[in-house]
Amino acid sequence: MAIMTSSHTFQPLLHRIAAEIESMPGRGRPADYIPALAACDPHRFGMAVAELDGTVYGVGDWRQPFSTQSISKVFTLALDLAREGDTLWEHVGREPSGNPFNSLVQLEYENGIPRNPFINAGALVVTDRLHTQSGNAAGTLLEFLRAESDNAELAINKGVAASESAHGDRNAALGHFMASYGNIGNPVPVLLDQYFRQCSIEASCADLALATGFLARHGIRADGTRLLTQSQAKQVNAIMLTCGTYDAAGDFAYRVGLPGKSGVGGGIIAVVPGRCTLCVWGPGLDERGNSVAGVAALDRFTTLTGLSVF
Ligand SMILES: NC(=O)CC[C@H](N)C(=O)O
Repeated sequence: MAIMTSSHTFQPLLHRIAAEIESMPGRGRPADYIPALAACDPHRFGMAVAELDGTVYGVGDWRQPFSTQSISKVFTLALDLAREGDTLWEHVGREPSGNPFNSLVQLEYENGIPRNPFINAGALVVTDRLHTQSGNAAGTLLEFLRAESDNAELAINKGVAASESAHGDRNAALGHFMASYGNIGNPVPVLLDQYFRQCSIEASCADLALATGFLARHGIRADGTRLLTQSQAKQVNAIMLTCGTYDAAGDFAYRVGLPGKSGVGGGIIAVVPGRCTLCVWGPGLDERGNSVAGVAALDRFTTLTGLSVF
């Protein structure tokens, strides 16, 4: 039953969800394959809801910056689609992979064309193309996030980027493998540097809920200008729904029922088209790399409000 639908009730709802999360027994474990992320306390929790006009509600650690990681892939996809349009889809697919986010196995069968833009291989292709289009993929992304969140202080955490780079053999393998099929335009080390910097941008739940607003406003940015066509905004939301949480996307759609995108920093963004955007953060991950507390909180949000796309 939908018990809360009008905007002024979001604040008590967030407090209720935070109290429920507080008493949750298992919280998962922080990502440890990137050593700089391993020290995060899995009991941290924050959640923010942003309405279309930029009004933000939050609870817990909602103003605490955290590592955006794969959440960044939504924004690079949007920024590249806005620039090059449908030619992107000659280089990356739009199907769920059913495999872990850093998997190599499908790439050889599918001739170096990754399944979708949200697994690491697909995100590398998008960043490569955005870098070619813009001359600075990570810088373009950072500028966009600062503008949409109205927070000029957003920055790349260079320590996290260095840690990813030092432990980036898997991503390097993906990059070189796709380059061997001619699907990467920039030198692979240049691409990896951009990608690690992109993933290492830190932002809070409030920042990311606001930055995701264009997807709830059918392509319109915070300043009223258009980034994506209505159709492109629909497409990005659809890919988030089907691919945004990797090999758990089916379960996420079942439980939450919203387009969403997770990152191994423990954040998840989600979109209620035409209504609001959300960001949750809890650094403890499940075995598929999604925040345990984050999925649970979004599950409670859509269950209590009835605000889902279904
Ligand atoms: N799922 C993620 O957040 C993965 C992002 C991370 N930077 C990686 O490439 O492994």
